[in-house]
Amino acid sequence: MAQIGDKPRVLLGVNVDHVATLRQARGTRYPDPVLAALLAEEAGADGITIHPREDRRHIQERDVLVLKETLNTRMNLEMAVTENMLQFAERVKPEHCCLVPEKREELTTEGGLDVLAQEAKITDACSRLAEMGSEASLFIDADFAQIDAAVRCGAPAIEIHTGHYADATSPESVASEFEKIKAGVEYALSQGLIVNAGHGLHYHNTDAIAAIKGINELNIGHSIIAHAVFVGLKEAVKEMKAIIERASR
Ligand SMILES: CC(=O)[C@@H](O)[C@H](O)COP(=O)(O)O
Ligand SMILES: NCC(=O)COP(=O)(O)O
Repeated sequence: MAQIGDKPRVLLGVNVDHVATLRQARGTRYPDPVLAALLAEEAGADGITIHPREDRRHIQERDVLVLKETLNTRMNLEMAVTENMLQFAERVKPEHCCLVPEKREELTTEGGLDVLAQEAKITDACSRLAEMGSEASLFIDADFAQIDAAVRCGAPAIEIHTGHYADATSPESVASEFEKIKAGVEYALSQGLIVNAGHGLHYHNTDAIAAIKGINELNIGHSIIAHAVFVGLKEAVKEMKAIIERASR
């Protein structure tokens, strides 16, 4: 968390996966997620998130390697907990690695990692990431048992999956998903974790999440890239930053 005077500021990590989605749709060289990342940084992004999925539907290895050489901020590499991805991370040594669940057939990440069900494997992954100097984060639902498991695995950070909150349609379900996230953030902070959040956040639902005390960083991609089609990427990033700054003041 950065400071404004003595106030913590919620950071914005911009996910550029969906610039690559557009490129892969035609197999062209453009639009380049590397250029997107640099423009996002110029507009104030505090970090860049990328998720080289196992099926390589958007981000490619080349994108990660070039970004490692060109980013001015920090790379948050989202990855499945597989031997291949761990070896790739060991080669790249990103500042942050966020372990996420992956299903080939899913349209997008559907929920958090089941840490409880694979503690030994995730503990081993966290210690390999710590050894190479990368901060490990676990992408989990706001569930106390999963948070406890993240602590046992030795993860210094978690990212709370906000997808169910973003998908909720009735005011009651939005409020109930929001309360779960808020309670999860408070509990994880009390357990000494760094707490990030993200997935499905957009220009109309981010302010409430950014206002939760103690959140370190929000990772936001799809909505920013979508808005950039109309207003340009720098403006889209600036508008999202303004929302976060206003809400977390
Ligand atoms: C884990 C996560 O929330 C992001 O990486 C997101 O999944 C990116 O978009 P896709 O799910 O569409 O790949
Ligand atoms: N981890 C969440 C992320 O990086 C961005 O998710 P989205 O905003 O593209 O849904």
